Amino acid sequence: MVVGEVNSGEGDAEAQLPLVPKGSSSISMTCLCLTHSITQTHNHNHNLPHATTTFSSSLHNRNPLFQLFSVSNQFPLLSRALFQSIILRPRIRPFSTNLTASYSSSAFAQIMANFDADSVTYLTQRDAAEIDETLMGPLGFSVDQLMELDVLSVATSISEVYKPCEHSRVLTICGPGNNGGDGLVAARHLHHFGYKPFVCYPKRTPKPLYAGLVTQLEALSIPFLSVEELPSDLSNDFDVVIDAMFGFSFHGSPRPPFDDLIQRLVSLHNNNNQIGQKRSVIVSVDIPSGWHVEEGDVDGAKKFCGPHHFLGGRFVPPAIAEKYKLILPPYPGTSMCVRIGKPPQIDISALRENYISPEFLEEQVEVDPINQFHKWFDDALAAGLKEPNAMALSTVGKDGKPTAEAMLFGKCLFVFACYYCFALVRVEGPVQKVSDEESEQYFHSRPRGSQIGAIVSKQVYFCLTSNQIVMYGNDMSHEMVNNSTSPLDLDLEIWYFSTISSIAFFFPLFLLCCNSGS
Ligand SMILES: NC(=O)C1=CN([C@@H]2O[C@H](COP(=O)(O)OP(=O)(O)OC[C@H]3O[C@@H](n4cnc5c(N)ncnc54)[C@H](O)[C@@H]3O)[C@@H](O)[C@H]2O)[C@@H](O)CC1
Repeated sequence: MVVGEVNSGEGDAEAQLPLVPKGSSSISMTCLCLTHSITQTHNHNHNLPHATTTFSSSLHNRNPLFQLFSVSNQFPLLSRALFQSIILRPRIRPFSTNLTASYSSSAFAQIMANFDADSVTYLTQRDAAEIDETLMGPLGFSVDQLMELDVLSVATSISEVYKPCEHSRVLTICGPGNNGGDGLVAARHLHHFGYKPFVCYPKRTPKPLYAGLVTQLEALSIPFLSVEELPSDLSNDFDVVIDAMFGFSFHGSPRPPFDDLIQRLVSLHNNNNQIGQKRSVIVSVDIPSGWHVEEGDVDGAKKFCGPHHFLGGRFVPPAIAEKYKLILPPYPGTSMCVRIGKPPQIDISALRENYISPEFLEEQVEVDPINQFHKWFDDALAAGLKEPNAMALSTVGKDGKPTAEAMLFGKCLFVFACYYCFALVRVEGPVQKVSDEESEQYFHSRPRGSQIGAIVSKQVYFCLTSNQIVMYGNDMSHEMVNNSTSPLDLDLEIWYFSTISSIAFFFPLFLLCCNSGS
């Protein structure tokens, strides 16, 4: 975020800026680059014996709502199990027409707001199995294809909620069936996403599909651990435990060794609750293992109420949707999955990030701070952070009054903003205007909406004399309404750091300051 008030240094405007030397057009400003990293809180205050996070479906027929939330990642996870949870029957009005439509974010938000949670119903265990047979029979899908689709959703959802920089150690516990196969595929994807997976696969299935999945993991040197090798308290060694033991074919009571493994997950969940803070999280694929497929946790808890619940299934053919009266939610953008259920309630007063981050040693620091900045900025770009060039620009007027504004910095300015997890860069120094030609070029390179925004925004106020504001404001309103193709114009001013007097890099537990000349 950039905050700032940039002044022209001329006429009336100059009078507001005491830091501008007489006759000069430079002022001083500070830019703060703030991270966009998504902070998730983990509410363990739910009744279930385990399952902090569930992907795809909770089969419980009382699970209250399928509030949709956009998940930016693809979500292949939609196994049939998905259907189970998604088993939305007809009355969910907003979703009753176009199953595959894309929505703008505001339209999507509106749909979510209209979502009628009480109308949600669910597939039965039998329906789920039948859908499976149909998919892999007349509809021509193969099990490994569905598995890959489903589990890419699992992996992308995990990476959405539990970032590898905080939750790198992932234990996947795999059962003997397809749900276990899901776990093997998840481990592979997560390895490629930067996690450090471990796999516990005590009852291996001697089928080529599973043998191939195991070979793929071995080729990646992903460790396989026996049940005996697992620590009794999983939370010490693993940040995430993926429960891929059983899906919709589970019945009866769990037999060894899964009875013991499920018990460890229950203990993990209970420990999390007792301590009252996040330790390691449990992610269940389809349903928490041990649950009755339709009745949920028969030992007490009656519905899944973990903080994160995702649903895949964007590949569902219309024939299936029609036959089972599935009303699939709108998937945002190109996502293969959606968040369902209420997003976690956030206690604002408890919003504190745990600044644990990758190792960052003195010898890794670039000698030239600008190079260090570019390195972090490149990392931020590579990590896919949204608008890493968003910054806070602060300035001080002649009256000594500081102001700050959010801005995006472009290439004609000194480009900063970089976060690698929690990294932050602060730059201080006098600024100068770039040439009119460059300013104009930059202005016309922006999308029309941004141009209009620049024209009518407060930020422009400081770039123009009051006469100009009125003139542009009136003209632009007319233009916007009557001619969306005519070129816009603005006497835009762009500033850059003529000298960097100070640049500071903030990293967890670490502060690097470089002052000019030192
Ligand atoms: N076929 C598909 O379309 C796909 C299914 N997927 C996943 O596969 C799951 C269903 O797969 P499966 O039908 O293989 O079933 P599961 O993976 O749910 O489990 C079946 C296996 O568990 C064993 N089992 C059942 N009850 C047990 C108990 N009480 N104690 C110990 N072992 C028990 C069975 O003997 C069998 O080996 C879904 O829930 C989903 O997660 C995904 O792989 C995507 C593709």
